[in-house]
Formats: sequence, C-alpha cells, structure tokens
Amino acid sequence: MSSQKTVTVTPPNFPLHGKVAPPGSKSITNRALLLAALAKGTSRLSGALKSDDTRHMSVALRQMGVTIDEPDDVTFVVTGHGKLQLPAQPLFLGNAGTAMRFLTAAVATVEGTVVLDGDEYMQKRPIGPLLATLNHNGIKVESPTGCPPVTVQGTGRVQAKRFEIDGGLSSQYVSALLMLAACGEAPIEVALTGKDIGARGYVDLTLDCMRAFGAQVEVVNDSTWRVAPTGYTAHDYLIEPDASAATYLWAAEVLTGGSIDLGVAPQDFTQPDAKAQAVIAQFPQMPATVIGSQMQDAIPTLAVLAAFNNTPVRFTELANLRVKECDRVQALHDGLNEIRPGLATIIGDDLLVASDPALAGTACTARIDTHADHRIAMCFALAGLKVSGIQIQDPDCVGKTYPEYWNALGSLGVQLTY
Ligand SMILES: O=C(O)C1=C[C@@H](OP(=O)(O)O)[C@@H](O)[C@H](O)C1
Ligand SMILES: C=C(OP(=O)(O)O)C(=O)O
Repeated sequence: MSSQKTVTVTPPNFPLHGKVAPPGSKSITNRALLLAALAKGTSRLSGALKSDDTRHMSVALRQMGVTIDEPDDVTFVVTGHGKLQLPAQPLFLGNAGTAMRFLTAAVATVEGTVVLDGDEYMQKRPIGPLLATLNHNGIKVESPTGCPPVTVQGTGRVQAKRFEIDGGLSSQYVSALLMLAACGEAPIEVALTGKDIGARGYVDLTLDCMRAFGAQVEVVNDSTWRVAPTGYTAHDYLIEPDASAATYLWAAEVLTGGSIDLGVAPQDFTQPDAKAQAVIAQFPQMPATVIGSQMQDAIPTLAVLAAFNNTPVRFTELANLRVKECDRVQALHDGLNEIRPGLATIIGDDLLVASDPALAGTACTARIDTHADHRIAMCFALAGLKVSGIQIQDPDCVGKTYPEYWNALGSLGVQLTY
C-alpha cells in the first residue's frame, strides 16, 4: 500500500552544483549476489547497492544457506556452498523484478518445493513465459495467475538441453535462464523466440557477470547462446554505479543549468540506461522521437524532461513499461496532466509529451500518485525543480533502488517539505 506521506520540492532559483555519487547498480548487484551464492567459496562484491531490491535478494539467499556479511554500506561478502539449500519459509521478494525472475529459475537447483512471493504490485507482474519454459524442460513450476506467487518443485538437477523463451514482456526471463543454464548437467542452449528483445543490453550485462564468475558462454547467433555446465566460481567483483539513478542527476543538471559531479563519465557505464545521457544532453532540443525499449527505466526521467523541452517528444516502444512496478505509461500520462492538462497523450503504447518551456517558473497544485513506484517519484521530483506546488506521494518508495535520493537532492541545496 502507498503511504499518505508526501514531499514537495521547492524549485531552486539557482543552478544545482555539487558532487553526488549515484549508488551501485541494482541490476549488477542482484546478478552478482546470485552468482556468488551459486559458487563455492567467498566473493567480495564492492560498490554494491543496498536498497529494498538487493535486500530482498540477499535475504532470500540467506534463507537458502548462503552466508552474506555486510562489512560496510557498499559491500557484500558472499560465501556460497556450491548449492542452494531448501528454505524453511517462502521467499518474499517485495517488488524486486530481478530477484523474482532470477530466483524463480535458480531455485530449480534446490531439492524440494520453494514458494516465491512478492507484494501486491509484484502479484500483478507477469512471469508466465518463464514458467512455461521451465515446465517444458521438466522443472515443475506453478502459478495460478501467471504472476507471483510461484511454486517451484526443484529436484536439484537441471537436465535441460535447450531453453526457448520469448523475452518480449521482460528480458529478465532470458537473463534468469542464462544464469541457470551454467548449472546444467550438460551444455544448454538458450534461444529467443518471438520478436527481438529491446532490452538486449540487460542480457549483455548478464553475460558479462556470468563470465566474471567463471561461466563459459558461446554466442551461437543473434538470438542463441550455448552455456557450458561449469557452475560458478567465487570471484571479487566491483559493481559500477547505477545508470538509471544517474539519469535523474543528469536531468537535474540540464533543467537547472548546473553541473553535478557524479564521479563517473557517461561512457564508462555498461548498463543500457546510460544511453539516455545523450538524449538528456540535447535538452532543450531533445529529438522528436525516443525509442523506449532501448532505455526503459530512463523513460520516466526523459518524459518529465520533455515537458520542459522546446518541442514535443514522442516516446515509442513502451509496451513493456506497462508491466513494471506500475503501468508507467499511464502513471506518466496522469502525472504530467496533473501538472498541466494536455501535457501528455497516450497513443496506443506510445506517450506523446506536448512540451511547454513556459511551464518553468509556474505554480500548480499537482498531487502525483506514484503507485509506490520509485521511478515515478524520482522523475516527478525533477518537475518540482521547475514548477512549484508539486506534491509527490509516498516518497519513501525510492528505497527500492535509491534510498539516498532525497538526501542527494538536499545535498545540492534543494528544499524538500514533508
Ligand atoms: O535485467 C535487469 O536488471 C532489468 C531489466 C529491465 O526489466 P525487463 O527486462 O523486465 O524489461 C529493467 O527494467 C529492470 O529494471 C532491470
Ligand atoms: C523495472 C524496474 O525494476 P524491476 O523490474 O527490477 O523490479 C526498475 O527498477 O525500474
């Protein structure tokens, strides 16, 4: 449930200058936690994200016998025993898509029945295609609704030869199967069916991480990988900062004409959302069309920025944004229209943002329903840098991936009223 708490951002009448290091990457932290847990031995993960999503992953792994120490705010020291143990209780994964999808596949290596559940939002996020592939390969998985909760009857053995998967709804299904594939008894091919996946960059992140933990993956062609049955090897791993979190800081810079030192250059990220920086850098002349599938989690940032652009921006290929923490196409549309009616229009799965540079410096009485979605809260805070009176509901939902977000804005001199 969303809380009744709200935050109002007072537009600063000065450019934002300062140093803000974004937190560690959520995507890489949750991959590294899982692969380190599947390995035998101790792996030190530094630069890691500590947030709701990585807490859900680490707590679930501890429930399965993995030792995880946290010597400081950015480090996990993971000692795996080469095999996940049967947890005594269901795994509760909140609204962490990576934890839910990656663990649903990984618990096939457990001997016994594992239940994976999430919060009310997660219980609406589809997982059917991943379950169908597991079932087709002799791993019994059930979910009455096609969404969590999911029950996996692990046998401790992965005897598949080929996982075929449609990653159109979520690339996380593909990543989940690739990571499981290295735990097979023989080489396993992972092959995409259906249309190409937009978020291919996330599959590349998965392959990089798997290789770092000793996996051998051969790229057969554009849509097929062959994974050798190596299991994983413990490894110390440095996690790069979160590119999606960086987008809010890049946008805050251009919206206020300031300069924020993130401590990392845009070209040094390997995550797909780093592509958004090139779009942000064009503000207030953003392109007329932005393809959403290439940088999905950055779309909320870009859509709010587009409201202040000189010309309208049409965001395309957004179908999968409708099955994120909330229906982000609808939430962005509703929030933008709360600020000024007519600012956004939905056309099929596209979002057209009308753009109105004259918005800057105006006042409104918008109350933004975040639907407990961290990205909706964080992106509408950006609108609050330019328009006064924007109230954001449930500000604590940023804890999913960026618990320090409000403190980061505060450290740049932004006034926040709770
Ligand atoms: O693999 C990952 O780490 C992620 C993949 C993307 O999700 P989908 O593949 O479901 O689109 C992205 O939106 C999510 O935040 C993280
Ligand atoms: C979609 C997101 O998260 P996930 O799918 O990992 O829950 C996100 O962080 O924007």
